[in-house]
Amino acid sequence: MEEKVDELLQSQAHVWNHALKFFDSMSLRCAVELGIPDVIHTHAQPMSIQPSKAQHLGRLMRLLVHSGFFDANEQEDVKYSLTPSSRRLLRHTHTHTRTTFQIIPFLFLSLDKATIASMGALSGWLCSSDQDHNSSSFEMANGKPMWDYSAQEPSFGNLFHQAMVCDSEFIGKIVTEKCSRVFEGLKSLVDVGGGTGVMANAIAEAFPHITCSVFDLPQVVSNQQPTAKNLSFIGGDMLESKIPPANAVMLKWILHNWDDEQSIKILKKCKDAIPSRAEGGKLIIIDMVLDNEVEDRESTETQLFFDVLMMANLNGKERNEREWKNLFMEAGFSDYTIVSKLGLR
Ligand SMILES: C[S@@+](CC[C@H](N)C(=O)[O-])C[C@H]1O[C@@H](n2cnc3c(N)ncnc32)[C@H](O)[C@@H]1O
Ligand SMILES: C/C=C/c1ccc(O)c(OC)c1
Repeated sequence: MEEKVDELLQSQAHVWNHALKFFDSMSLRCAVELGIPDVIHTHAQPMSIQPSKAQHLGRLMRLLVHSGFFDANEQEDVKYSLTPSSRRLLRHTHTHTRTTFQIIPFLFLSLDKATIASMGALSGWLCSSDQDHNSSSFEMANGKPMWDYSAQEPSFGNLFHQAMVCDSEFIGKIVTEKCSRVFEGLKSLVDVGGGTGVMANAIAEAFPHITCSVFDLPQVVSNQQPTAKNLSFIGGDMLESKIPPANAVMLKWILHNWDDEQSIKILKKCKDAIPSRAEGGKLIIIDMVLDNEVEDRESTETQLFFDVLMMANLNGKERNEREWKNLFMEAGFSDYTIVSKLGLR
């Protein structure tokens, strides 16, 4: 009986923890909305918090200190300091010494009402009978597929593209500095689903002899201006149009948006765009590999969060090595190499 009670209390606490887990997310969003990381960084006054409510801020901070976003120095005059995680949540991204790559748009995108509604509709979507592989929980909740919603609702669309821009600024720097061998011998590269072109621009600037192009939906690329002379934009649909030929195709954060059938279709089109391997053809994919060299519990959990996010928003998925290999073989590729240099991807 004693043991049983302990177990019941433990499971109650576990359910409570998960019932309230989104308070972790929402309190972080609240702190960033208030600009608290900037206030701590610049020692400025917090903006327009009602004096009568200032006392409550300490409680929000206590939770965020517990989650590792701030350090509390009880003895000192300056009570809080930033941690590496909250340094990524500063609105102005240049510190004195180096650029801090921002993650604020991803935080706001993940907690946007459309994303929350999409997750809220998941059980209904799973029980709904339609067989269309383009349907998603996101569409059920928000009335249109995510790409249309992104094009038509600027509040969501801007966050989406900003989130991708921030990530590509960061990953672009790592890839061009630490993975430069990948680009050896290439004369041209097309970044399929390359969005606003930040990744392609990083490659174009680091390797001026590579002619780079960005291939994305017409509504995404139509008002983009090339930022380097070896960079251009091409509008099209990666499932319908021919992908422009190049020595190499890049797919960064693309295939996790699509189910297996559509991913194979995209991969076949990419294969048609590049020469054979003997002639220097190459497909470069930046995405997660589940169960691959992930050491800690939090990283595994993060990958699983992404998987469910992709399921809800796009009917996409994160894949383990076996599932990736299956896609490659189905699309007619004969070999692949996995390089783990980008954290969870
Ligand atoms: C998750 S974002 C990744 C953007 C970029 N590769 C990056 O990592 O920053 C996916 C991109 O695919 C584009 N996309 C979606 N459907 C597409 C289609 N049918 N044809 C071409 N691009 C598409 C979107 O506009 C978006 O820019
Ligand atoms: C709410 C977030 C949506 C989202 C959609 C497509 C992606 O590829 C993605 O990558 C991180 C995030």
